[in-house]
Amino acid sequence: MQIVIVDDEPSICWALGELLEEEGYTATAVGSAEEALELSTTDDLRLILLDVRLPGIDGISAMPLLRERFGPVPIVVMTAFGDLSTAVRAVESGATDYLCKPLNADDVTSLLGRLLLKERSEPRAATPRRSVAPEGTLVGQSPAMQKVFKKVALAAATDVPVLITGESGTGKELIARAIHQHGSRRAQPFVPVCLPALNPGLVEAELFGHERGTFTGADANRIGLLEAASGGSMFLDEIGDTPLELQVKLLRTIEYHEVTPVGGVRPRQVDFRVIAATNQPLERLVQQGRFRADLFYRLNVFVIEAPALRDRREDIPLLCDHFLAGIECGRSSVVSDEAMEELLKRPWNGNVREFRNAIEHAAVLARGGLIAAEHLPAPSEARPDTGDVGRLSRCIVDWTDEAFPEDIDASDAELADLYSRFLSTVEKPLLEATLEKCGGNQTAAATILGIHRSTLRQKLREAGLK
Ligand SMILES: Nc1ncnc2c1ncn2[C@@H]1O[C@H](COP(=O)(O)OP(=O)(O)OP(=O)(O)O)[C@@H](O)[C@H]1O
Repeated sequence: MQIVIVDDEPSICWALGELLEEEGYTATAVGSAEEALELSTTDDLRLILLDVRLPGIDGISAMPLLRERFGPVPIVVMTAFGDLSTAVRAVESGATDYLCKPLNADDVTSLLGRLLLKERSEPRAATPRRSVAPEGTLVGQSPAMQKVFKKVALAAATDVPVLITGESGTGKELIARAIHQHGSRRAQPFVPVCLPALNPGLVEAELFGHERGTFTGADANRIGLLEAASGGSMFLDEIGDTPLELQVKLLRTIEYHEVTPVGGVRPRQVDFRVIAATNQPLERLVQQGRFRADLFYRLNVFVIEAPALRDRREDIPLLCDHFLAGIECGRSSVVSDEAMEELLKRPWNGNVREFRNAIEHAAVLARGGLIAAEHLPAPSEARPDTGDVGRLSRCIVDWTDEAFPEDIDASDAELADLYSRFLSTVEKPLLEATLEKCGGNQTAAATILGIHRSTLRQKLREAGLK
């Protein structure tokens, strides 16, 4: 099986060649697109690895020529930039995938495995590069953000519904805007709407529009937000909190591409792309009957997960430059090592939104000078619903759901033991795990648990534990 490498850096050709030979492929390296086009065609050609920056024709422009020459063989673009616009250009020009330089052996083998149906291996690592992008740009060079860029590029090339998940402040709206801006609807409106934030009495009129005279103050026909988005993209933020009756109507609109204004009888055609976002797991809301399964399946077509800032700390210096460049007094600011150390270790439970506020706050206090750790505001107390505590809380909610009889009669005294049932359920694994951690030493376990040794013994007896 042959793979052609097109790169003008001999060291990359050599390293890739070695790797590919080790994986059992035959590698042919050339230094330019022109040379690649001159290679004789072979039935055994399985893949072309193509650098973007080349002497002569650049990689992206060479892609249609290579396609013409070699047919539908997968082309993987290698880029030293790893930014969204290169990713989008590569996908638009028909690249099957792309790899970021500096190349990582695991990334290459994993990609080969995926494209050529061989075994997979885990991906990893890209080198951070500090630069300042325009306001509203999705900033990040971490592996987690590279995944997001790639998915944005793929989503932008289609018109399917996209569901963006992630904690509050992780940039879900920015991701939605990026999909719209890089898609074919970019010249049409991007209409963001946060349904739970709308006045409940007026939400339907806001969304679907209304006919004149339908209610007090409706003195003219008015189109709703869904119609305003026609031709463009509708961004439905916090979709998980949408009231059930509105979910039915939204689904109808999405499925049949039509809206009927409040007080109207005749549906009108609309054509918008749906991008929804949620910071709650919709599957759980479906299980709890708080979200319609049919709407969930309609939206859950292409999912993009926005990573929490704590999971991509390597982007912090870049984000810092980005937000400082966005405010006048930040342009001359310099972040001290000690402040950067603090920025790198905070939990950022409010994610990029909290980070941005902290940087802007500090720049104002430092008045364009050196930003010290004491210029940073106190970290937010709010904890996201993730990690151990979040997982535990979710388990408790699920346990309660199951333990709660559907047709409960609050006056039924026999059922009034939920609290003690819960305690006896959680107590046993807690005692067992603590004892195990203490190597079976009951005195040590009682100390860690903060209870008396004799209480522990009694509880162990009751729980049937020796
Ligand atoms: N990757 C990023 N690069 C640059 N700015 C970002 C990034 N992610 C988030 N931001 C900024 O952080 C703030 C919050 O972003 P955004 O509103 O998109 O988050 P969200 O996930 O939609 O939040 P919520 O769930 O609360 O609606 C905005 O000011 C946005 O510009």
